[in-house]
Amino acid sequence: MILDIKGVTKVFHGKGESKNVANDNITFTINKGEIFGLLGHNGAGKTTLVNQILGLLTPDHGDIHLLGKSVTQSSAHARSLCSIQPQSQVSLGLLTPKQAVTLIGKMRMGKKFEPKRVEALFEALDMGAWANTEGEKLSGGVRRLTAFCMAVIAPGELVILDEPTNDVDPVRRSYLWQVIRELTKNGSAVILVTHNVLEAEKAVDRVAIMDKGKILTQGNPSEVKSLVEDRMRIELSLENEFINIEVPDWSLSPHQNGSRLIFSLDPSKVSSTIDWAKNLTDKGLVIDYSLSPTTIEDVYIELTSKRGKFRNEYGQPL
Ligand SMILES: Nc1ncnc2c1ncn2[C@@H]1O[C@H](COP(=O)(O)OP(=O)(O)OP(=O)(O)O)[C@@H](O)[C@H]1O
Repeated sequence: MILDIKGVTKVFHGKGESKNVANDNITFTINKGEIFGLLGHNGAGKTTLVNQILGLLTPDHGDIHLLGKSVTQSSAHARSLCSIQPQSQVSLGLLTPKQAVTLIGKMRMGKKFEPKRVEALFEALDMGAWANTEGEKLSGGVRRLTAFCMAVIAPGELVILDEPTNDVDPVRRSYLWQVIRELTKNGSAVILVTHNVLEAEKAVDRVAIMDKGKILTQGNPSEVKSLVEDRMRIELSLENEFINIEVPDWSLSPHQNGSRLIFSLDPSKVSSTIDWAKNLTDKGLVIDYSLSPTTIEDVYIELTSKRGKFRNEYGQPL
């Protein structure tokens, strides 16, 4: 086991009596070679937890062990074992991607650092064309890829990636996932912090869904999806995002994200739902639609919007 988090609680105190429980009794472990997804809305408490793993914040209760040693007792130990790609864009100034990544590689590995690793990484991500471009002239996506390379050029035992694919084009996203999988084959564990549940579902070995400081559920993708195992989902692409469609009364947890309208349904309602969607398509309000088994995104939305309908792995209501 690389990371062991037990009962971690972190409270921020505001003015007077006000307080904000950013992490509430968080417990989970991460093993060597695992990709662990930490999913949650804005303000769920993900960054607070990451900062405690890195020893930048101290838990009020509980403890975090990295390779058996307490982070609260030695934050230097934590920083030597972890590499991180922060959520915010790194400021490269006049440094080129090649210079920035080489610098980090030398800082972490000293004389053992092989410059060929930078070339190989840039090739794997198809970003060689920008290797020698000054940081200020790079697009947001290439800057994000550079920050990713800085995190993985000399990976720690635990690599923490906070929204690594933001601003990155779909082709390079897929290259990036391949590089992440390679890291785990070489023994590192990865924490992927993200709001992008659909993307995470394809990449992670295990996942935890956080909301308001608590972990609502955790497990491998099929365990998490089994919370809604007898459901289907429909996703419709609306003609534009301003169309307001009345969903059928059998729809469960309907939600619209731009021009995507999604809801879950009982399998007995599949044929009525297809008729309903076809009618909207004939009217030109819907461009296309697809029916599929539920995804982690559905579980995430239902857990974080309406509690009480789901049961945990022990059959208890959440
Ligand atoms: N230094 C701080 N002082 C006071 N409150 C804080 C501090 N840092 C975070 N918080 C609060 O703690 C809660 C959790 O914040 P956190 O940044 O951990 O969430 P998050 O899940 O990382 O969000 P996002 O996805 O937007 O980055 C929020 O309510 C936030 O306002």
